Amino acid sequence: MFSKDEIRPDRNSIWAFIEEFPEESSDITDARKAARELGVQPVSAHTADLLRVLAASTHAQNILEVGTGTGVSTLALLQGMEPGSAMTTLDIDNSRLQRARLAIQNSSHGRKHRVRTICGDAAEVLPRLSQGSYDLAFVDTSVESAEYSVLSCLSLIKSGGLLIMHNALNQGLVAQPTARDPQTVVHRRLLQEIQECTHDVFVSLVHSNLGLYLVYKR
Ligand SMILES: C[S@@+](CC[C@H](N)C(=O)[O-])C[C@H]1O[C@@H](n2cnc3c(N)ncnc32)[C@H](O)[C@@H]1O
Repeated sequence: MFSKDEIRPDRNSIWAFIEEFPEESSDITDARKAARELGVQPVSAHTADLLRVLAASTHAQNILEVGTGTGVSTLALLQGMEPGSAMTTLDIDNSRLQRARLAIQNSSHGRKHRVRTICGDAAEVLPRLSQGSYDLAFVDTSVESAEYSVLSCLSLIKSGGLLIMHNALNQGLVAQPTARDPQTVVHRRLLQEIQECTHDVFVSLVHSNLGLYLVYKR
């Protein structure tokens, strides 16, 4: 028997257990297959579970997603939302969006909500959306468009809303002090700048998959 002092947590096995724990629905498994075919990196199973819990526990009525891909994260969010609530999701790539549309149509959860899918560049679409009208925004776009999308979504969510940024650590590079490529520098600065607005936000960096940045707008 180990005493408490002798237990050395093995971070790799903890992490593997957490990632293998979720039991995904068949619609999400199908969307993952489509992601593999089209070369998209969807959220991990653990992140999908977390998104569903966050959508449900915040009782989000109006969700915005930037970076639909083939719909893995979209379906997870829809599963957590109350029937009748609304989701707007956008992606610049029409072939991915088409697969996501199919996945949403074929999912029982998709049919319970009002889902608007928009094909376009975040830089062109986000300025057309209503400021302060979303309860939750999920940003999972390219590293190049992440900063713009995160800052725009901060204005698009209501006070009391939640912003979730995926891949907040830019494939882990933000955590490596020697990594100084332009995108990593931008990500590092963005996390810091938002954290410093303490009168406006509460933040938490969550160790999930590629790093999730949770920003609660006060
Ligand atoms: C990591 S994938 C999203 C995966 C998706 N959230 C999921 O879990 O299945 C990122 C997506 O962002 C889209 N994207 C990249 N740049 C964009 C931009 N400027 N505006 C809108 N979408 C963009 C890509 O086409 C890609 O599908």
